[in-house]
Amino acid sequence: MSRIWDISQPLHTAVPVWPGEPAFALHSHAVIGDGCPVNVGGMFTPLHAGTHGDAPLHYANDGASSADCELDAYIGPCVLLDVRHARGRVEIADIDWDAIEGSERVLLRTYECFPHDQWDSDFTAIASDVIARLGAMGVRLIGTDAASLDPEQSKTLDAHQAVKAADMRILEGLVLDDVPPGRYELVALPLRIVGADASPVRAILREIA
Ligand SMILES: N[C@@H](CC(=O)c1ccccc1NC=O)C(=O)O
Ligand SMILES: [Zn+2]
Ligand SMILES: [Zn+2]
Repeated sequence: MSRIWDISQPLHTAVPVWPGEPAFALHSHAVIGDGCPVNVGGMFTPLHAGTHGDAPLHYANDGASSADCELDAYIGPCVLLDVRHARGRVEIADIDWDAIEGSERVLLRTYECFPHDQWDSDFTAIASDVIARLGAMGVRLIGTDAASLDPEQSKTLDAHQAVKAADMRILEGLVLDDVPPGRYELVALPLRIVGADASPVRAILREIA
């Protein structure tokens, strides 16, 4: 059996969310007992909480929602690169471009240790020319352990706009601490949420035999 790495954040009431977003919440609608045979819950989650995929609708009013995204970008061979040496923003010079050759999905590890317990406003963004070069190489999906491709305070969202121009897909909030750089099979399917600009995903990497 080939090894599986779960690269998803646990979702719970204290999961760090984008400043101003409401917290994740889990509700109990029924509990076993007094003639009730089941426990039944419900949840509220910001669509960008935890490990998630942005839909094109997030950065373009005419973009596809999570329910309408083609799924093939989110499942298939990928390459994981360690770019912890990047400072502030992943630049062209920070990437081993030869290691990407031929891969349609690229995941970048920017954290030494993923910040599970507190929001990190200073996460490492990705320069838009890096996205543009990836798109020109045929990369269809960019994933990062950071909360966003662009800096928290960005109003122009240059990296997201470069993703739009290349019709790429995005995964954010991946947890990559335990995974060695290399090539894997990625599975990280967005939920079929009609009208959603993002969706939680259960992201995994599987060793390629
Ligand atoms: N993960 C999201 C973060 C994001 O853009 C965001 C999420 C909630 C509220 C505001 C956001 N962006 C800018 O104001 C993203 O980068 O796509
Ligand atoms: Zn997002
Ligand atoms: Zn994003």
